[in-house]
Amino acid sequence: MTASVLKSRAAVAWGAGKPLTIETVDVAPPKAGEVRVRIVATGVCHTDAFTLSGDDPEGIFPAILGHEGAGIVESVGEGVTSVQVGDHVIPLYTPECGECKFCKSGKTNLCQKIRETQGKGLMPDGTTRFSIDGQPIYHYMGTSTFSEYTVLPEISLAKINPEAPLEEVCLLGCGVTTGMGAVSNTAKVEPGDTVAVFGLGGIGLSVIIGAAMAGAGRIIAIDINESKFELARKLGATDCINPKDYDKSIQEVIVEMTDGGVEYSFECIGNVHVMRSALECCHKGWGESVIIGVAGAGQEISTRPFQLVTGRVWRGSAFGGVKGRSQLPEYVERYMNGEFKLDDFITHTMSLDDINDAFDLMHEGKSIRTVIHYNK
Ligand SMILES: NC(=O)c1ccc[n+]([C@@H]2O[C@H](COP(=O)([O-])OP(=O)(O)OC[C@H]3O[C@@H](n4cnc5c(N)ncnc54)[C@H](O)[C@@H]3O)[C@@H](O)[C@H]2O)c1
Ligand SMILES: N[C@@H](CCC(=O)N[C@@H](CSCO)C(=O)NCC(=O)O)C(=O)O
Ligand SMILES: [Zn+2]
Ligand SMILES: [Zn+2]
Repeated sequence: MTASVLKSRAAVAWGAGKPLTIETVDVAPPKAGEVRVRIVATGVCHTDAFTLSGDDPEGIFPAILGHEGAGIVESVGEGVTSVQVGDHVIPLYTPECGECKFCKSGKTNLCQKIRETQGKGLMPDGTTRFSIDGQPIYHYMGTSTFSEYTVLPEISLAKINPEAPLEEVCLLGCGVTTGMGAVSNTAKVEPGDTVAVFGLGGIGLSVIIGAAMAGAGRIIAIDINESKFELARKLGATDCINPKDYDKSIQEVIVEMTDGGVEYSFECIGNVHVMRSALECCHKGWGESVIIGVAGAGQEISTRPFQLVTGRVWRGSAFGGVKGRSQLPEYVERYMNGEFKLDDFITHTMSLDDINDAFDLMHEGKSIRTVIHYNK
């Protein structure tokens, strides 16, 4: 049966710094190679707030944000073979085409097949599937999970175990996979290593889970909001420190605490000054720092080159280095097998109507993850 235009509830971002408004949007049927998905639940990640703030050089309005969702295939376009109506899926802002130079390299998860149009808020054919009274509304990160119905390229969907609770595994669409994957794929933490984690939101706490699983000997958790420490300790942090408690730099504090520095550090905030601290708290000769946080337009990192000359390494990680279609289903299985929990992260759930509250809670430091339930 041919799909037709659907009416969908969506939170629309009309401009930088403006609250989202709940609208009824028209969602066009999927074209060839595309899939329309009914989103059941979506987390709200700091990156959504970052783009809404206007700091994202790729930010474009009006758009439907959201990239940490899970849902069920509603209809498929011509030629789609890898998913069918009723399949449970997680949208991927990092697709996996399996054919491009990047996919074939074996060195990265950063598939580039549709990156150009995705960054412009468009589907691969250069148009949008969302509109209100004929006015086009842009996509975001190729996912737009703040709409109950959204359209994605087939290569941007991971098919997952239908038994998995979508209201929880949506967090594997970004935050939890990003943190855990950065530890195992990017840093490759080994048993006994000392690790420092800067920023204890959804990403930093997931780094802690990953580091504990990898057998890290010491996990130093750093945040200026001490209310994050309890959960950090529960997940495996051995030391929790607040930079505001010291009259010297946090990197000096950590170097002293660790007899010369950590094996691995992770910046999970998006603050270029903290990125420097995260590099400089690494051990001379071998310490490696992984940047996960996303910094605003025009911001740059700096350090003395001597820090690198003397063996420290600066790297970065997107979506934890995870290839979404081939590897994300395994994360869902590991969750289903009880290897790690997701409910610890879900401090709030709410309906789409209240989504601006989710951003307020994040900015006030009161939430780890808010999950929007479309059936609430
Ligand atoms: N690279 C990726 O693939 C990827 C994926 C997801 C998120 N991100 C980015 O990761 C970052 C974290 O995301 P999140 O959802 O966990 O955010 P969050 O807002 O939930 O958490 C950030 C934490 O950092 C702490 N913090 C802020 N300033 C600090 C400072 N100066 N020193 C110490 N702690 C400080 C906050 O108190 C908070 O606990 C964001 O920049 C986000 O855009 C990147
Ligand atoms: N658009 C921004 C960069 C945003 C960014 O770095 N996004 C991360 C994912 S954050 C998820 O919460 C990412 O995967 N980047 C790789 C990519 O976008 O190709 C900018 O232009 O600075
Ligand atoms: Zn995210
Ligand atoms: Zn590719």
